Amino acid sequence: MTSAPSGSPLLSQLNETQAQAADHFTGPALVIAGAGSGKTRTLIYRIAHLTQHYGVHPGEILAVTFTNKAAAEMRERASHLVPGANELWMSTFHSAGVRILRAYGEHIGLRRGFVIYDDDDQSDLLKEIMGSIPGIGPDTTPRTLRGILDRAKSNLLTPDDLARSGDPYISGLPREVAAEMYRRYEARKRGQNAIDFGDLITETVRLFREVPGVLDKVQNRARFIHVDEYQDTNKAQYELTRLLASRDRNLLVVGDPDQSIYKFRGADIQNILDFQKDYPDAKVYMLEHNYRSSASVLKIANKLIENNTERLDKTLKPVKAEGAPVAFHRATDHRAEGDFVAGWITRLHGEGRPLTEMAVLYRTNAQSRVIEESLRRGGIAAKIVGGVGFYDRREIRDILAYARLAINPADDVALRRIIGRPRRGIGDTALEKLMGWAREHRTTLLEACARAVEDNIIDRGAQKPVEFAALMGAMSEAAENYEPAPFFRFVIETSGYLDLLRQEGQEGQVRMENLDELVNAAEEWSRENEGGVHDFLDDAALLSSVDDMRTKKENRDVPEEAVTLMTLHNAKGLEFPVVFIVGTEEGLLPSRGALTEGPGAIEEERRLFYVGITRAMERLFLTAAENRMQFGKTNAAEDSRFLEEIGGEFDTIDAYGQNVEYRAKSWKTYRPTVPAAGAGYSSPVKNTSPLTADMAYRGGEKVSHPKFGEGQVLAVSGLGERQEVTVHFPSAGTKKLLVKFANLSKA
Ligand SMILES: Nc1ncnc2c1ncn2[C@@H]1O[C@H](COP(=O)(O)OP(=O)(O)OP(=O)(O)O)[C@@H](O)[C@H]1O
Ligand SMILES: [Mg+2]
Repeated sequence: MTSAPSGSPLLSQLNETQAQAADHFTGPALVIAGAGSGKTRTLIYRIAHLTQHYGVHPGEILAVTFTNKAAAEMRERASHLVPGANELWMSTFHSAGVRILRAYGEHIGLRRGFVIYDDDDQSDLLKEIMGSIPGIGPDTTPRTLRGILDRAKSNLLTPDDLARSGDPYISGLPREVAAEMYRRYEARKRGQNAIDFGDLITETVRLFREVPGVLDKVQNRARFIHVDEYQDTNKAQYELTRLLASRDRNLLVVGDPDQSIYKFRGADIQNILDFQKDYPDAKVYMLEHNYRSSASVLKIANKLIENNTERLDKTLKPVKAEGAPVAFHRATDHRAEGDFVAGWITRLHGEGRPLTEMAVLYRTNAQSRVIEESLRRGGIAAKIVGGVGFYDRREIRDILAYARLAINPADDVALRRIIGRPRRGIGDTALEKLMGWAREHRTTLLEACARAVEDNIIDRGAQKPVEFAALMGAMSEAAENYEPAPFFRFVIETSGYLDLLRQEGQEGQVRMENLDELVNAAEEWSRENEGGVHDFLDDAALLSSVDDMRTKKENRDVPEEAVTLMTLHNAKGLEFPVVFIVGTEEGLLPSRGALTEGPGAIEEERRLFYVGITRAMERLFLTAAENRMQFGKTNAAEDSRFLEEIGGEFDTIDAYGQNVEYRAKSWKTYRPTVPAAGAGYSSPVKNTSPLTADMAYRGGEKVSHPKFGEGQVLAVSGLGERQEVTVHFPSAGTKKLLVKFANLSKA
């Protein structure tokens, strides 16, 4: 490795390996390292260094991150380091997809004005079609079907691929039925000139594959590509990245396999482990120092993650001193747990700790309510990231549906949502007739409304749909000519929605205020962005997804000075001086679902806990409840097995903050039904569980192979006869070998 250019003021703010990675100029590179080791920092400095030292134009640089929040943060940090930073392309995979499809989607048959369907729109559409698909019974939910679609798209599978897939059943449906559902869903969606979230990636991939000229153009805008959190990419995102990087090959990815937490959404940890296979000339940089957390926090993190069997062993040494010990508290119930957290926040705040420096993390959104209540009682402001967001509220969704239909007259889903809000005297029978006519004449529902009188589509009250169509015509015109904020004002008034809310009393009042907020949000948006109603809708659709940026709109009443509440998933990549992780119990962390799924799922939960722990910079509190209300019933809870794994490394404190002795509440009594043969639960007691006893090799171990020589085990998978190891041999590269035949020996 070359050493970093000395004297660079930028690189002097990095350690030696970080500086080498930041100085990486052309070709592929991988930064693989543990939490808080400065991966994101290195990525940003690399971008700055590219522009300042190597003269790369900011307009040729792309950086992809996982959430809008991370992208915004990156943009903010880059703005201080890179002249011309506003020309950098920094976005999530999804918003990159929107941008590319808006510009070039016509090449693959997307008509101008296409809209983006979110989860709820998807469900609406599925509800419409599922009744008519043979093989789908009444107990199948749209949610299940969405899951099937989501996974298929994450894996770049078409309906035909699904029909041919290896499993006879997909989420309980015969694969032919699942494939047929997928096929019909796609056809209907296309007919309505809409795309869904998965399409933002898969359609972009298709565009790049089918129209090389477009790929080439986009590549000019992305000569240097960066991906943060690469361990959580799925197949579709992987392929998108691969295609983008295929010409110039300037691809730098950073990630940490121990923080892969989106397997349930199709993320494939193999993408990062195989990077060197895909790019044999890749430079690899390993960072070994954690700059974020106190030594006592880091110790717990390291100790916990060592319990995962399928992992690449990495070193992570603290830079910071020991600091305050990590504290654990077991409360009598979930309310007492909330009060404990509120009590500590009050105390720390009283000692001068700003509320913005504290975060409460939980496994499921449902846990937030009790915590919120405790904080409210304690007079502590809190902002919640995620949960039921602003853009998920009924009245907001209604008005956005008007806007969508105004822009895209083919959006039947939007039309059906709003035609009865407010009531316009168009009943179900009339609607059925209109739909039938539209289907027959292969046109849109809105067209059917417009022709209701002329073509005698319904018997009585045919004037009503015609009026509705005229109203939508006026809105379409407004959408063309108005800025988003005045447009929404126009829609809210002319639609009759305001009158509807006036009749709803107190609740209507709250909803009206929310609509006010929508107008404010649109105004704010226009101050920060260029574009019209359409662009605003794109952004709103992206915000209401997986993401967390909606926080800002959702917490308008919350003062800036507030504690952050969010799920462990949403906390990825962030850091806070003080962190509380609540609900460290069996059935929550690890989750109930993971308990029945087996060892792979438990390992993912362990990684999630690892992510949570490593957010803490100075102080970490872990809490559990002895009794917890879930699904309306209060049950005795057991401590998380993960607590036993890190046992002895934390102080147990009582409600008054006094040290007490930790007495483990054994989780062993809580074991669910035994999973299928071959699987087992990793146990806190080393080498007694079927899994660990069975493992011939562990990540990080040195081995030797008769042909390839000495190497290091990167990952181990499978059990017994089918156990495979991924080994990196300095002389032969990375190989995946079946242990049974590999003739490996321990070096
Ligand atoms: N060389 C350094 N000198 C000073 N501070 C550093 C250095 N490297 C990293 N840091 C700080 O350590 C913290 C963690 O860095 P960063 O967020 O980049 O880590 P990361 O590896 O991306 O973490 P994660 O895996 O959680 O995403 C940040 O506050 C960062 O500014
Ligand atoms: Mg990071």
